[in-house]
Amino acid sequence: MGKIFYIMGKSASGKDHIYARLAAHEELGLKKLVLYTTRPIRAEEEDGKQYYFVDDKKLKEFQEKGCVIEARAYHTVHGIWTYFTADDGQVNLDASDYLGIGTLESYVKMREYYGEEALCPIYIEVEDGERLARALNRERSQKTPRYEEMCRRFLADQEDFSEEKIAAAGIKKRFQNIDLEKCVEEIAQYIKG
Ligand SMILES: Nc1ncnc2c1ncn2[C@@H]1O[C@H](COP(=O)(O)OP(=O)(O)OP(=O)(O)O)[C@@H](O)[C@H]1O
Repeated sequence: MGKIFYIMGKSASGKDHIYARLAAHEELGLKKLVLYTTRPIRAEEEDGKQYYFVDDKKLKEFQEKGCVIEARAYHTVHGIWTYFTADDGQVNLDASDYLGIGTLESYVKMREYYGEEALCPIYIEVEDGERLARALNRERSQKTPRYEEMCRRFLADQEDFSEEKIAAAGIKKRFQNIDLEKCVEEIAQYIKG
């Protein structure tokens, strides 16, 4: 039976970068589990890579078909952005292992949907000051920096990833993203083990 390795962590902890490297790791042979979002695509992003970028109409279609596993709506300064996981036929645990990214909340819903034995959490951590500096650098490089949204997410993360919630989700192991390559290698060894 295959597993879904599920990457989580606060904003700018490096999830996207770690995801990309693990997905490209041929030895691990992980298939990408791509989530959906209604937020606008960022300059460096590609549809179907980090997310499927869809509109509210498409989200409604999925909801009406009953195939939304979990959905999170964020009231951002730019309107409501929804991130969701859809059972759109991507996952066949008899055939493959998968790699996904999400929040603690979505991890818990995925675990309920696919079963505890199918989910393996990969929790990424970066010291808050360093993480904020990385978030600011990333935002500065955007054509239209969204500093207000960056601050909102930083504050919201403190609540969404509280120690109580991390413990309640059953997450025990944490990977420190100080050096990206070392962090990826440590996770790859963990997945192989
Ligand atoms: N080990 C590292 N050292 C220095 N910079 C890093 C490291 N890992 C990632 N970064 C940088 O930190 C920023 C955030 O990384 P990334 O976008 O992968 O985070 P994320 O967790 O996916 O963020 P979000 O959830 O906000 O989309 C990027 O600009 C990336 O280049």
